[in-house]
Amino acid sequence: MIRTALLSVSDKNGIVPFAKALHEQGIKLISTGGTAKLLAENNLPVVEVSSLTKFPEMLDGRVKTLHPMVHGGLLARRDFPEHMAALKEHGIDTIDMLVINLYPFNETVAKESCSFEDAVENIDIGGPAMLRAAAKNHQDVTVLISPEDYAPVLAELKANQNVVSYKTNLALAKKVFAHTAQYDGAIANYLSALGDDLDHKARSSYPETLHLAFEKVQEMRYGENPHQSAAFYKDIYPVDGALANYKQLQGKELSYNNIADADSAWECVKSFTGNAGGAAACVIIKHANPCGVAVGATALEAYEKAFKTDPSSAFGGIIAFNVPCDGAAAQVISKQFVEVLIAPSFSDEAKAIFSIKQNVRLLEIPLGSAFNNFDFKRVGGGLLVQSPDSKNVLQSEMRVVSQRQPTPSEMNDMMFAWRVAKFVKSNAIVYCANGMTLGIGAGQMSRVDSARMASIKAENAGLSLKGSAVASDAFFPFRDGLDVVVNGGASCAIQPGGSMRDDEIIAAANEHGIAMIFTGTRHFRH
Ligand SMILES: NC(=O)c1ncn([C@@H]2O[C@H](COP(=O)(O)O)[C@@H](O)[C@H]2O)c1NC=O
Repeated sequence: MIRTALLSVSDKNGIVPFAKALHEQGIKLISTGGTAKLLAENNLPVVEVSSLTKFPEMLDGRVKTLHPMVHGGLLARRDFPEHMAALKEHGIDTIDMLVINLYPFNETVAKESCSFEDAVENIDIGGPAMLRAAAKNHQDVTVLISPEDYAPVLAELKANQNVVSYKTNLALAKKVFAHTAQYDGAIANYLSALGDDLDHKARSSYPETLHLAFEKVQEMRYGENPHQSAAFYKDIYPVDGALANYKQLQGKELSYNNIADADSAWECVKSFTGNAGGAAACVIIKHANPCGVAVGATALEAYEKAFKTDPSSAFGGIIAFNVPCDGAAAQVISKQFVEVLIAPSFSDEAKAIFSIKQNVRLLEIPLGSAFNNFDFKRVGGGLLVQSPDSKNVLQSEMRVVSQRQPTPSEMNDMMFAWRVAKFVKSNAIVYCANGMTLGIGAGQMSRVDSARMASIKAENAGLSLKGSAVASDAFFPFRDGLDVVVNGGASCAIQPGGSMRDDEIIAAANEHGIAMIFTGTRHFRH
């Protein structure tokens, strides 16, 4: 039964109404300096921790609650007579509830202006100590670190004469240990990223020890293959506009491959938002590669163009829009076998159309432009960490290297092709025209083979490559790749440049009379 609660919060949002409700339940309130002051100002009777410990809060708040009067009250087992006798002997009262949020270490070090001293002062000591004590003794103590738990715990108190169930206490304790682990992980990451000069701004992006914190969204029936187990975890701090913010409106549970492909589709389609050649963009993904990408005046037009690139591969694909999916698009897509359909929103008409196709997984994701801090790739016994490929080369950064200048429409097609190539597994060759992909060659070990594959795909789909633009995710090492794409029908090519044989490749472009652009940026994708 909760008789006494200790409240000590750095972020004081919502604490007054919660403390008031506890008081109305007849629960005695104990609190640290700043929190106690706020509660007293709001006419709540509150006992200051300093009057409990008979010690002033000292050393600029470094020592407030680190005292047996507090930790004895939190840690004593109520069902151990020796523990209760020890409390009695030393005049210690039990503390049955702890409400805490810690000094904002993460928020502090995220600031550009943070000094080493600021960071160190924001390492909470007393808070985690109390949290760990209360969580360890969860059978007798209720511990809250998150305002979202205030209302349900209050409801339980009211319904059960101030008793909180063991189930709730255990769930709250698990949250605490995850939180303190993450808090300490962030401190370790920060300190081990600093150099000897302790310069906040010059710290490495890669700490000596890397502590990651993710929370589980779901376990899946299986992983990439049925004999593998799998789960999906999301960042503790949401990434604006990222896949993990999805809301599933209908359909079966997402599988491991669904989520991986949905991420490729969403990241690719998002890259066409803004000034990227059309009001709407549509991406169709199959096995992590785009099998159709297009822009159009409407979602339907973009979809129909994207679908034309490779209708047979689009079967059972993952489709993403960067605009709301309306009834017109939904009507046509519903005739195709689609695993997952993603859009920033779905109109009521679109939802109604898919309601009779419950197998289709509909994901709503708010658009946003943030990138993950890091990309990770697990290798045997280790982890590769890199910054994400968030670069979009501007037209002004590109260089025409051929004698012939591209026409404005060739320029548009090349910009479009370049955006798509970034999302195609290497070696990537992408033919495009008029805001749609015509042939995509992906994942071949030889660039020439990718070029051949792209032509074959276009031919299979009945699409002409004559006068098309072609993008290559990395430079052509020899002229043979360029010869293949020009013979395939391309009238212009966009590629990073940077080969030791660039002169030879430029001469080949001039010989063919095509326009060629160097971006100076490579987009390998493995
Ligand atoms: N030193 C201590 O004994 C101590 N005990 C609690 N705190 C923290 O002090 C903060 C609340 O302080 P105040 O109520 O004075 O505003 C909380 O974030 C709490 O986690 C402490 N501060 C830092 O370690």
